[in-house]
Amino acid sequence: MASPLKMIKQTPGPAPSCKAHVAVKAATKIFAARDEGPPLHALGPVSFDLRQGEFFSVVGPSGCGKSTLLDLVAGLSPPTDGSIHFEGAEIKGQVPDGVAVVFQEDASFPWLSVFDNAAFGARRAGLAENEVKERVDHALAFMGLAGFARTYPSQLSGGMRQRVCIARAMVLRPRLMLLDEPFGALDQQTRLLMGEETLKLWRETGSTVMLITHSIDEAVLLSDRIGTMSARPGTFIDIVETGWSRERGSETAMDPRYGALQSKIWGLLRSESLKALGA
Ligand SMILES: Nc1ncnc2c1ncn2[C@@H]1O[C@H](COP(=O)(O)OP(=O)(O)OP(=O)(O)O)[C@@H](O)[C@H]1O
Repeated sequence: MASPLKMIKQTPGPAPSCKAHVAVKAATKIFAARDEGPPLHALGPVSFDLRQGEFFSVVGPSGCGKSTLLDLVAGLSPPTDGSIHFEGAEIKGQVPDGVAVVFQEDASFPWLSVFDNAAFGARRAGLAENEVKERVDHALAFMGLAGFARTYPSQLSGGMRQRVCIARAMVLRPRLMLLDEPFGALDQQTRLLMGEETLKLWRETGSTVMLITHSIDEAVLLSDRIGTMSARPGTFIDIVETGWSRERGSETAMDPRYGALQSKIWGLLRSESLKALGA
C-alpha cells in the first residue's frame, strides 16, 4: 500500500528567513509565593527571536523554565516583565490566531472520535463544515491515520493518540507551532518516527516551529537552531546553528557534524545540569 505521505502533494514551505516571526524581549517570569514560601524566579530575563519558518529547539536542565518560556510565547501566561511579539503584535492574555500548541500529555478527548478530535479546534474557530472535513481528511492522511477516523482514542496506541493531537494542530494551519516535549512519553523508535513526521509537516506547511525537548539528539537532528538554557532562572547560554539543509531526516545522524554538535550542546549543558541537580 502506498504510504499516506506519498498521496499528499508536497508543497515545501519557504526556507527560513532572518525576519523575526516572534520577538521575545527581556522576558522574565516570577511565580507568586506558594504557602509561606518566597516567590519563584523561573525564567529570564531572556531575549531572542524566532525567525520566520525556522525549526528552533530549546534544551536545558530540568526545571530551568523551558515550559514556562513556551507558555509565554503561546500567550498562555503573561511575562512578569518584558514582552513577547508575534508577527509584530504584542501577545497579551490569549493564544493568538495562527498559533497552535501541542503538549506532552495525551490531550486527545476520549469521548470524541479521531475525526472529531482532529476537527475540534477548527470547529471552535467557526470554519465551515466542508472546509473542516477537507482539512481533517488531509491531516489524518498526512499523519497516517486515514483509516482511523471513526476510531476512539482508547483504541489507539500512545503514539497514534499523539499523532491525533498533532493532526488537530495541523488542521488549524498554524503559522507558529509550539511543541512542549510532544514525544516524551513515547518509546524511542516511535519518537524517531514522530520526529521525521514533524519535519515533513514543517516542510509542507512552512510554519515556524519551537520545540521543547529533553533530548539533545532530537534537538540536533530536527533543528535549524538550538537554544541552550542555563539552570533556573533560565536564560540562553548560547544559540547554536546546525547548518542542516531543509531536506534533513534520520540519515543526518550519519553526518560527521552530528556528533560534533551533540558534544557542543552537552558541553554547554553539563555544568548547568549539575547546578540544577544540586539545587
Ligand atoms: N504555575 C506555577 N507556579 C509556581 N511555580 C511554577 C509554576 N509552573 C512552573 N513552576 C516552577 O517554575 C520552574 C520552571 O518550571 P518549568 O516547568 O518551566 O521547567 P522545565 O525546564 O520545563 O522543566 P522540565 O524540564 O523538568 O520539564 C520550576 O521550578 C517549577 O516548579
